[in-house]
Amino acid sequence: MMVQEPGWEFGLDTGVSTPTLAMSATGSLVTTGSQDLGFNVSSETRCSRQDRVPVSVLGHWGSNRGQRDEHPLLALQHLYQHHLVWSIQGWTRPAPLSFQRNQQCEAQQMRGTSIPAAAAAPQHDDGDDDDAIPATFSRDVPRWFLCLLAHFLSATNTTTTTSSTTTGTSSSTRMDVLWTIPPLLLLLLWSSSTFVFYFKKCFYVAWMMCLAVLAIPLCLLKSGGRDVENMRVIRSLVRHVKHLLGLRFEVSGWEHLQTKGPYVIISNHQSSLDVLGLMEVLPDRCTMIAKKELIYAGTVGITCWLGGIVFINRKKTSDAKSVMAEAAKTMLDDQIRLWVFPEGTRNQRGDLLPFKKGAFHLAVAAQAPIIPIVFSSYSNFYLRKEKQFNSGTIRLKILPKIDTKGMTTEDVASLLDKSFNLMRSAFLEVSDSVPQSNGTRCH
Ligand SMILES: CCCCCCCCCCCCCC(=O)SCCNC(=O)CCNC(=O)[C@H](O)C(C)(C)COP(=O)(O)OP(=O)(O)OC[C@H]1O[C@@H](n2cnc3c(N)ncnc32)[C@H](O)[C@@H]1OP(=O)(O)O
Ligand SMILES: CCCCCCCC/C=C\CCCCCCCC(=O)OC[C@@H](O)COP(=O)(O)O
Repeated sequence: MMVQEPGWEFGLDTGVSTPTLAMSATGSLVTTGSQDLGFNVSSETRCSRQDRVPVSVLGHWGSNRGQRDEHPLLALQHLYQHHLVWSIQGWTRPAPLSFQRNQQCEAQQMRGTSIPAAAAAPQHDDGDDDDAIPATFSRDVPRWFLCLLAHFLSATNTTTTTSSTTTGTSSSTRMDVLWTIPPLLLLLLWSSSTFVFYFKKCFYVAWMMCLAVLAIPLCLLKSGGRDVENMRVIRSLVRHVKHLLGLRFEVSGWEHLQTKGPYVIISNHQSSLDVLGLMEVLPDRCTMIAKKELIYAGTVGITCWLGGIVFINRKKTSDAKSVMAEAAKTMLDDQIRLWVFPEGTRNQRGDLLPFKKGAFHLAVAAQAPIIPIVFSSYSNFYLRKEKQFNSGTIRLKILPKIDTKGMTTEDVASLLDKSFNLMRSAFLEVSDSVPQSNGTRCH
């Protein structure tokens, strides 16, 4: 058999121990494959051996239907959809699935010739063909998953075949592609940590936006407008999100939040995921200081406004100072607590950034205590550069309050230093002891 185009190859090591089954599988694939789908399938010579040899179904996705650049996963899906369902049931052990680019074929193509399929056979699991596998794909896909995928695709194939008799081939092709999305999504989620990273991040933002859509009318019903009491609504809406992202919180020092009256909470700020930890421990009548840009974050921005969040312009110190002076007054008048991120920006460099002074001026102006809360490092489950977002545990340590009674602006610098030192050592301590990621595959 001749391979007509270079491209991606896929090899399925079925591990079938009966050569008869293997040969008939191959025969059926060759016939139907060549006719319907424009890929060529051949068996390796090895499959004629008797004893539990890998039966390789070597598909080559050609350009017969102009799909030369199609991703191998799509080619694989077609292979399953039309031919491989029954033979998967003959598998006797988990089937390693490997993709590789056929460089030999490509070279031949450059010279304008085609080459025999035997020459295009994948090198079977020699253990060192990592370069050939797309970086984001795991090497092994378990049998149960492939079976599920195959059954799903065979079912959708029936559906689309029926629909094509009434609506024509183009809509059936469209349906084919549509039905391909869910299993491909599952396969990518299962096999690619980079995909999981982006998927979880997008899901987080999208989900929060949706929750905010729900929060807006609920807040309006509860308080009729902007009110710190709306934070109760927001808190209860956001609490479950950690489960969806595979995160756990371990909180210590609850007793320190039992302080009566207004206080200022300060905490380190690693990512927008901090909102989840914040909502985990948020006391009643507590809202936050946030950058003013957040108000433009669509439904989330509106929800923040309704929750009484105080927006500051970080680029204009004088503006920020007067807003915070006003906030100190409101804290006392309305018995409100304020949560400030004294680093002033997100930071995931494994240590705390030097603190800004606003939170300490605020506490001194209101003569309210400061309660530091430390989030353990996210680096055991969330790595922005490496595109890793696994499941994991976050420790939240609530530290004893720091009194500010009798302090003046003169004391701000020492108050800042004291708070920073306490929080830094707590951060290093909780980050050290935090359990490692719950595993790269537990998404
Ligand atoms: C369902 C939907 C759910 C939605 C969930 C919503 C959850 C949302 C969660 C949202 C989370 C959002 C999270 C976020 O958005 S985090 C980003 C926004 N937050 C912050 O930036 C807070 C921390 N920053 C500060 O506190 C800064 O100090 C500010 C911004 C105020 C000034 O910045 P600057 O860069 O200028 O810093 P500086 O500290 O060097 O100060 C300079 C000078 O000013 C003096 N000074 C400072 N402050 C005061 C004051 N108050 N009274 C009197 N004086 C004051 C100070 O002594 C110094 O003078 P000197 O001493 O050198 O002479
Ligand atoms: C019109 C659509 C606009 C879409 C914008 C998407 C907004 C994000 C939506 C949902 C995310 C969940 C809640 C987010 C609240 C987190 C706020 C946050 O973490 O802001 C970063 C700020 O602390 C520091 O900012 P920088 O690190 O200085 O930068």
